[in-house]
Amino acid sequence: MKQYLDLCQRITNEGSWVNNERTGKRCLTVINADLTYDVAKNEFPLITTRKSFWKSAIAEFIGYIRGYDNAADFRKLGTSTWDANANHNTEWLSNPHRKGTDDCGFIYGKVARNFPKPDGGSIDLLAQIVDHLSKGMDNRGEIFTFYHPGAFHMACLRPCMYSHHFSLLDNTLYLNSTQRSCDVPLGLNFNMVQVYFFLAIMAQITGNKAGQAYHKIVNAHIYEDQLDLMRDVQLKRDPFPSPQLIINPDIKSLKDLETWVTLDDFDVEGYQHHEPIKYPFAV
Ligand SMILES: Nc1nc(=O)c2c([nH]1)NC[C@@H]1CN(c3ccc(C(=O)N[C@@H](CCC(=O)O)C(=O)O)cc3)CN21
Ligand SMILES: O=c1ccn([C@H]2C[C@H](O)[C@@H](COP(=O)(O)O)O2)c(=O)[nH]1
Repeated sequence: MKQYLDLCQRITNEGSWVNNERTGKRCLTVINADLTYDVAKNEFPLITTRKSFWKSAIAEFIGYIRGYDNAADFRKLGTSTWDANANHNTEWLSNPHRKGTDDCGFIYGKVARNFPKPDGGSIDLLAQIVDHLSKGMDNRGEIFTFYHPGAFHMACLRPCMYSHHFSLLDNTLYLNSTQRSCDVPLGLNFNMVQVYFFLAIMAQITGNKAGQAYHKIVNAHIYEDQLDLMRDVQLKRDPFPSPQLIINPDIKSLKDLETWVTLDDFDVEGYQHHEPIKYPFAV
């Protein structure tokens, strides 16, 4: 939590203003931030200086694991985070690749679970990584990537947190996640939960101990219409201790995640937080 608040403070103190053409808003921006989450100690990096809707973040990530490309499927799982990008972005609405209401196009897991091969066919990157890690193997390239520049024109948004690289060392599983662009008030609240969750659940389904997750952010920004709430409200509050994430131990395989898992399989213990803050969302 302290590392999150330090980043927010750094942006408000030292950030530079950048015009963002896609959203038509200015962003206060810094380049490079490195966050670490201790999954071994179960220090769940949940924001405490406002109420976090952490289940929505886990639902979004399970949607990526399942290869979802439709906002309605995300909603059924328990999150409406893709509604705006699928249905309220004028450029995407007139894109000939859009298949109708709620279609997000070739995004995130839809790409990574069907990664196109130049010589035809596709690869399921996640199935491959789960198979290797379950056998205690790390080929130094266990990378789950959503990044396919050749497919950007077929998606409502490019992936932000785009790469998750797993490593096994001394029977302990580590994760290095990379994010190219980060909406610190809204997106990061979710992305921290997702990086932590991804290492915890992958350790559980591959039978390894979880170690640390390292989260690299390149462009970290606060939108101009979010700044007052961050500086004058959220940053004035004192954080509480980290809660713990509880995951149903019956989740034992990728198939379990793909089929029966719901948000009821997750809980937090000891979550003390301040009042919610409603930040504006830039489409
Ligand atoms: N501008 C922008 N920021 C983002 O963080 C973002 C995008 N766009 N587009 C794609 C996804 C969608 N994400 C989102 C979308 C909405 C919320 C949001 O509204 N969060 C609220 C409450 C959510 C709830 O009740 O479930 C929050 O207070 O955190 C968060 C992340 C993250 N990503
Ligand atoms: O997981 C996510 C997804 C998106 N974001 C934010 C980062 C940016 O503010 C926008 C995406 O805009 P681009 O113009 O494509 O960079 O969404 C996030 O923080 N986390």
